[in-house]
This record gives sequence, C-alpha cells and structure tokens, in this order.
Amino acid sequence: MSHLIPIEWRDNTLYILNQLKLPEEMEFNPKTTVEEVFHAIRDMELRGAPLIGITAAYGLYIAAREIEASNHEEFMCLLREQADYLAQSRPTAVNLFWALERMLNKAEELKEASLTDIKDALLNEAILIHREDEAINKEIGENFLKILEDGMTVMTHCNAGSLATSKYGTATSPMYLAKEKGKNLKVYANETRPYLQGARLTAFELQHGGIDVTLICDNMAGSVMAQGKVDAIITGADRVAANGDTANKIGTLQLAIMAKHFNIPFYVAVPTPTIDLNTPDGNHIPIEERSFQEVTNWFGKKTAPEGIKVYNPAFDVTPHHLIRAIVTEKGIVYPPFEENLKKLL
Ligand SMILES: CSC[C@@H](O)[C@@H](O)C(=O)COP(=O)(O)O
Repeated sequence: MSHLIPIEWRDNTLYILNQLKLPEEMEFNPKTTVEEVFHAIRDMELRGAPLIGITAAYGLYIAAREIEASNHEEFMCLLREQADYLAQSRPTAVNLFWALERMLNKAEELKEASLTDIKDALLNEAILIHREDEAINKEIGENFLKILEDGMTVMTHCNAGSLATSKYGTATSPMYLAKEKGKNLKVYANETRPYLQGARLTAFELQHGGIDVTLICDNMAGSVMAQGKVDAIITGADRVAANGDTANKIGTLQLAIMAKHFNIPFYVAVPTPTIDLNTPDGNHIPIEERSFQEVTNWFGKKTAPEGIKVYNPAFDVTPHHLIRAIVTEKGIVYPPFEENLKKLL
C-alpha cells in the first residue's frame, strides 16, 4: 500500500508537502532556513502533532548547521535561542517541545565533541525521531487491532493520518494495517471546520490508500451515530495531560459527549511523546487561537459578513471520563488514567 509521505530529508535538504494545496496539488517545497521551517509550521503547510515535532527537529538541525561558536557553551546558548524561536510556532502540540528538548539534550551531552560532530549528531537525532515515529505508528495500529473487529465502522475527526506523521498515522493506523492484513475497517471522516483537515487530508489520504471512507460534515456526526452506523470513534491528540484529559482538534469534545450518549467507545490514539505528565490536567493545556479569517473565509471565498466578531480556538479538551482508552505504541491505557499513564511511561 502506498502512503502519502508529508516530509522527506534528502540531499541534505528538508522537503515538505504543502498541505495547504491538498487535495488539488502535491507540491513539495524545500526548506533551507530555520525561518522557513518556522513559517511552514505556523502557517500549517504541515501540521499534526507528531509531524510538527519531527519537522521542528530537522528545523533545529538546519539552524544548528549555521551556528559558528568558539566553544560548546556558546554553541548551546545560540542553539537554545533557535529552539525557543521554533517553540513559538504553535502552542498546543506537546510533541514540538518534546522534540526540541530531545535535540537540545543530545547537543548538551556531547560536551567534548567538535562542533562538526555535534551538528552531525543533531542531524542523526532528527532522522532518528523521524524513523522512530514510523515504528510507533505501526505499534499503535497493532494495539488497536486487539480491540477492533473486522468489518467495524470507525469515525474520526481532523487528520491524525499519514499526513500528520511519518507513515501510518495514529488514528488511521488500524485502518491501514487492517487493510494490509486483508481485514476491513470502514471510516466516517468528519470534514473538520474551519480548516477542513478531515475533508482535504483524511478523506484524501484514506481514499488514496484504498480504505472505505465516507466524508460527512461535522454537524452530521450525531445523526450518523444515532443511526447506529458507528462502532467506535478514534481521534489523535495534540497533548494528553497527566490525568488523561486530552486536547485535540476543535470539535473532538462534542464527539466524545455524543459518543457517551450513544454508548459508542471513544478512543484516543497517541505516541507516548504526546503524553505530557508535566501538565496536570486539561485546564493547563494551552489552546491555540487562530486567525478570524479561517472562519470568515472558506479558502479564499468570503462566507461571513465583514466586521463580524469571531472566536476561533483550534483545539478543545475532552475530559478523561469521556475516554474509553488511550492507545499508544507501548500498550492500551484504561482508566484510572492518572495512575496508568504514569505506569506506562
Ligand atoms: C497524529 S496528529 C494528532 C493531532 O495533532 C490531530 O488530531 C490534530 O488535531 C491536528 O491539528 P492541526 O491543527 O491540523 O495541527
């Protein structure tokens, strides 16, 4: 099966698939400066928590290779400035901060090495983060297949697929793996206003992968559940707090509430770097607010009156009590999440 690959490191250059142009165009753009990487993340040329982390790691290497310093301390100081800069690109996905921290730690531990060797080690670390994500994706899918049955229909929201990761995605991983194993999971993809990641990205990549996917508008989700057409809901996450509260794309919360009403299991699919034990609960997760234009304009077309007041939070928090299980590469975590997440990590 061919997966859409959203990012590539080749010829010493970072290439990013411009997701703003999907599904119409597959345009790969080279990013050669840290500023270009910052803007690609902030302006959502790429997005999705794991992919943001991977890209930031390459971005920090791209910054590092330009640094000239006379000793390790000076190098670290300049590298931290660049990491702080990249960290400001988006606030909610904890994978961004996790990846930057991991890169800084790698450079920090090489106190005795030459700058050339440190820079090489940083590139290797970014490549490792990228490769590890691929393995993680697969493990998440394998774990899901222990609880999902052949022929089930799964609803998903936003894009936690290949286009948000390195290969199988998180929420989409069981769908791709099921297909590889000759099994079949059907999917309802919610379009995901205002940025339409569900329609532009999830519907596109699942169709490309030969998965049986049906696109619905967000406001159809309750009706589809009421008709008994959904066996499980699986979403990704940008951050899971220590108590299991989970931030994901705006609209996830209402799905979880409806899932409870209809007694449909609501699952969260995450790589362990998305679990943030330093954030005690959902109230402490920073929620990104984005431009009003994402709500008043539909990809270039005005859909609301000039001057209208707009509120555009990009994420919401699903309280842990609405979540049936959190599925990671290390295993399936059931409530009580506070205790079991700690055990898992
Ligand atoms: C595996 S991606 C998990 C989440 O990052 C995803 O569900 C999501 O909400 C993405 O939001 P986005 O604003 O497109 O970056």
